[in-house]
Amino acid sequence: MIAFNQVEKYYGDVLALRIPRLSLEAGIYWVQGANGAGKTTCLKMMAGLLPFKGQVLLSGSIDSRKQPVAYRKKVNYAVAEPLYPEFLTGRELIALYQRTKGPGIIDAKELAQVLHAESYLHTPVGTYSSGMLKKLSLLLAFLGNPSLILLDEPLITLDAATVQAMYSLINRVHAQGVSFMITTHQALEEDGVPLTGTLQVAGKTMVRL
Ligand SMILES: Nc1ncnc2c1ncn2[C@@H]1O[C@H](COP(=O)(O)OP(=O)(O)OP(=O)(O)O)[C@@H](O)[C@H]1O
Repeated sequence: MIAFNQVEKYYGDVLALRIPRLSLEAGIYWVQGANGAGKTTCLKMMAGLLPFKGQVLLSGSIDSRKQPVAYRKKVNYAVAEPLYPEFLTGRELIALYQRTKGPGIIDAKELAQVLHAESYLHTPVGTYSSGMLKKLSLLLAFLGNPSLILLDEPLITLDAATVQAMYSLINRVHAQGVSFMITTHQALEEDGVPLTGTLQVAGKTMVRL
């Protein structure tokens, strides 16, 4: 599904993360690591949002640096703490993402229903609570036809019912062939998310456990 080859991320002169050589088959991966270990750095690199040295290859042929548009169409990303222009409504953001990502595996209206977000998407983002904002960011991460969805702390600020809805959604989309990399402090497997593997970020290096 995704392969890393001699990946290194520096902030200035300081090495933040190294992934020497790692090849992951399709599945659901839990990315673990202490605060400041490099989990967000890893997801941002994989989302094509940070420059780095080395190679990230999706589906054996799509190089994140050489084919950035094709790559970003197939990799979706939900940040830990979403921020959007306050004057835009949720619906406007959904329309924008739909235009860039193309036809979806799940309809946006259904996603809004599943994530209990439909009642407020017509209002500007600036009026949302942190949980409402989080639900919108997760909805956006499921739009289009991705091969891989990166979720950075997807469960923070969600109410209990929406956490269960997220678990169901992950399972449902995974059954359609989509892979996930998820950072969270929840025990995913105990909560019904079948893990393919665990990735550990420690000592500025990411390895598969
Ligand atoms: N823009 C930046 N400039 C310089 N250093 C940065 C920058 N962003 C992150 N870092 C550093 O890179 C390291 C990894 O940070 P990162 O945010 O990836 O950690 P994390 O594992 O996601 O942490 P947390 O669990 O606290 O969210 C930290 O030492 C951090 O200080």
